[in-house]
Amino acid sequence: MAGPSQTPQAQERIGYISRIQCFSACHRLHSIHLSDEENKRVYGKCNNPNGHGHNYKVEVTVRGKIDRLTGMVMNLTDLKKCIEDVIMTPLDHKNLDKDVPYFANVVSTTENVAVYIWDNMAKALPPNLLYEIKIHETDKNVVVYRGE
Ligand SMILES: Nc1nc2c(c(=O)[nH]1)N=C([C@H](O)[C@H](O)COP(=O)(O)OP(=O)(O)OP(=O)(O)O)CN2
Ligand SMILES: [Zn+2]
Repeated sequence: MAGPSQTPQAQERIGYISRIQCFSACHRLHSIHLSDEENKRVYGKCNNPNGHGHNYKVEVTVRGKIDRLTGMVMNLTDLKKCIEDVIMTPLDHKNLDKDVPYFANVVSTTENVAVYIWDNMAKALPPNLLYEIKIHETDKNVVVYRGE
């Protein structure tokens, strides 16, 4: 615990830093575990075989010690590179269900998109740094995943 005589630098501080990235993709909500009728009932218009698109906004947040020497939790330039590799290259301007093998058997709900991004971001970042993936699927629909 830092006492009054200690400088702020002597105390370990935890910071949260985020980077926002938008990507565009199309998809269809359809579960291979449900019949066509059940799919229609559960997903409604989002089960339309023609699919539909979203401009997703993803907020990637990392949590960690603010390094005393660098003043950073991590370099945001490195986070930008991870986001490029994990989000933009595989997902931007893609048909999630057809172009991303992960979604061949997994419904492309925003919850599952968040899990996909979490799992791959966790592999790309230093251990125990990833804190939260938040996805704005539309202006009104927002999903948060914290790896639980
Ligand atoms: N739990 C979830 N429910 C739904 C998801 C999802 O990912 N997780 N996704 C959809 C649809 O894909 C789509 O996002 C719904 O879009 P829409 O209804 O058009 O979006 P809004 O509610 O923002 O539109 P308004 O009609 O303007 O209200 C459905 N459910
Ligand atoms: Zn959708």
